[in-house]
Amino acid sequence: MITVKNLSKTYQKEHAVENLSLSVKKGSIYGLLGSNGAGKTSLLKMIAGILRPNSGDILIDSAVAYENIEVKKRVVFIPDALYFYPQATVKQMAQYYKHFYPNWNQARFQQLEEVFNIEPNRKVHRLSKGMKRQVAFWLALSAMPDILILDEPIDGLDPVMRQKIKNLLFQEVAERELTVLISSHNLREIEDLCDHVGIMHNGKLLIEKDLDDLKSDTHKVQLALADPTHEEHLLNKLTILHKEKRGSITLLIVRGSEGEIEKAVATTKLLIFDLLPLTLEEIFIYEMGGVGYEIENILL
Ligand SMILES: Nc1ncnc2c1ncn2[C@@H]1O[C@H](COP(=O)(O)OP(=O)(O)OP(=O)(O)O)[C@@H](O)[C@H]1O
Repeated sequence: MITVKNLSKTYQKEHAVENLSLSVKKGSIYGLLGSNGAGKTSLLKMIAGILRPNSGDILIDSAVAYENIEVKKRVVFIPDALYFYPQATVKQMAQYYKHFYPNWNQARFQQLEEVFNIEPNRKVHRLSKGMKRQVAFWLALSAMPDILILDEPIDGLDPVMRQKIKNLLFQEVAERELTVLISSHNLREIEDLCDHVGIMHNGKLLIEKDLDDLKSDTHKVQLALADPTHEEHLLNKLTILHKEKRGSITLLIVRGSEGEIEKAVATTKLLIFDLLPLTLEEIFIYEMGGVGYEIENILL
């Protein structure tokens, strides 16, 4: 479990992270979204224990993260700019990992060679960008961490490899309750991977949601009333995030379960009534629109 409380980080005078709190439950996959410069990397580096916060607390289970070697042995961080020892082969990198991570699983490393299909005697610096990222995952998964922190993990991976890595992550989460924290500026990229999503903007966490709750709690409604003078009365019974008029049809984005919405409209005579599914992207646009933020940059 990762617990972040009132965390702040300032570089010179710039607030990269400001009074941010969040928690990631054991065995869950948390997607941290945000536009460029939102503060994601700073937050991940602090959680990984390699960047010192100005104030606030980060606990991995109940241990403080910063420069705590016992915590670092259980946490693997794959940064956006990967680092490997100069001239090291994949096999040599595996040796370094084996010495540092007590749960290193050599059989797993050998088994994953089939998935990544990279010759272990190759020097890492001679591999392509995407292959280097594959090596980073190969090493990370063989280290058997309790917590995996991924900064823009999918960059440079082809679609087949993305799917393979997603499947490996799902498997680790299901089989041994691996906890995963992923940053991205692209909602679609992580939509099918995460069970929780938080959106950062200007160093703050604007919104944090359980994806299943989110999908069952926001709906698109199209309706036309037999008597339009009753519309205002009807709309007052709903929690409306967005409203549009298309001729005689009113299009609404409404918060509430299907049952709650159907109950609210049941006593009004309607000529048209449709409850339509909403994509996650639409949900965020309407939710964030409600608090006045532009989030196009993270919905690429
Ligand atoms: N080493 C540093 N020195 C000074 N300012 C920094 C440093 N690292 C980050 N910042 C600033 O902190 C803010 C947050 O940066 P950060 O890298 O955490 O954002 P991000 O959400 O990861 O962005 P991106 O999606 O572009 O990678 C930015 O305004 C950035 O300019």
